Amino acid sequence: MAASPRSPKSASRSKPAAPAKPPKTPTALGWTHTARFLTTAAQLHQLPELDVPEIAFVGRSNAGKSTCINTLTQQRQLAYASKTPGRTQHINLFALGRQGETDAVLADLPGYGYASVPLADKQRWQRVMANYLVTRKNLKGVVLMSDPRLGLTELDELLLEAIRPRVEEGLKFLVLLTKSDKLTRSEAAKVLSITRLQAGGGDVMLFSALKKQGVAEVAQLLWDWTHDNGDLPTSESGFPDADAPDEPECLDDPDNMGDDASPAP
Ligand SMILES: Nc1nc2c(ncn2[C@@H]2O[C@H](COP(=O)(O)OP(=O)(O)OP(=O)(O)O)[C@@H](O)[C@H]2O)c(=O)[nH]1
Ligand SMILES: [Mg+2]
Repeated sequence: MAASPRSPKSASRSKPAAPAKPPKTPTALGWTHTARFLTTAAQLHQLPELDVPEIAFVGRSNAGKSTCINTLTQQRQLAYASKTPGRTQHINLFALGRQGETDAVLADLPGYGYASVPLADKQRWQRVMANYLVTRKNLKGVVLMSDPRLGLTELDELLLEAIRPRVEEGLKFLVLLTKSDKLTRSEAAKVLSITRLQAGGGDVMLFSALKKQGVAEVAQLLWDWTHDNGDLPTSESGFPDADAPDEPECLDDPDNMGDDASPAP
């Protein structure tokens, strides 16, 4: 007997398939989104010795270090950001890479220069930080966060001075001008060129957690710093797509972006 006309089942099978979603391009953001808390330390000797490259986020209190880490990792509260300067009081480490295969670590450091901290505590912290920057073996790069409305402060300059010998030996550094949403275009262009002169060789970029400016660029730079072959992360790396709606966006509501507009001198 001749084949019967198509059954309803086969008819439904022949419906045109929904157009396949184009594959998403994995980017360095897919990699930064893998971040998870590793450990916290109040003292340098409590930090575990690690053999993966570490990138330290440093800068004065309230510059936006913790917020930057939360933005890069697309997690609301991985690092503790706050309107109150001086909130980060420990060195907090976050691991990057596929679970079980950490390939880099981000370090969120307490800020310096907050006026109401007692002098002895300030000095203690400056010593701890200088020690960290000079002795941490696996330190591969430093992101110095600076509020461009204040410019590089004396303490920022001292920090750059402290790391200079290591920079000559290959330590990477980036001056990240934060809260760029507070600047007009011409102010931004001006502060960028002034800071490039002051930074003497390191990269300088504008960044805004609020406007998501510079986020992908910073993620890419951190990837390049920590991966010698310079390859882009590929889909085989198994990282989540950068634009996948995984965690809620961090601080995308301007009302949440409480900025201490009058930082301590
Ligand atoms: N407008 C604006 N505000 C920001 C931005 N980034 C951070 N802030 C605000 O600046 C304040 C300080 O941010 P934090 O990330 O806690 O700063 P921190 O450098 O970690 O401060 P310490 O831990 O005290 O050293 C918070 O109120 C943030 O919401 C930004 O890109 N734009
Ligand atoms: Mg902080």
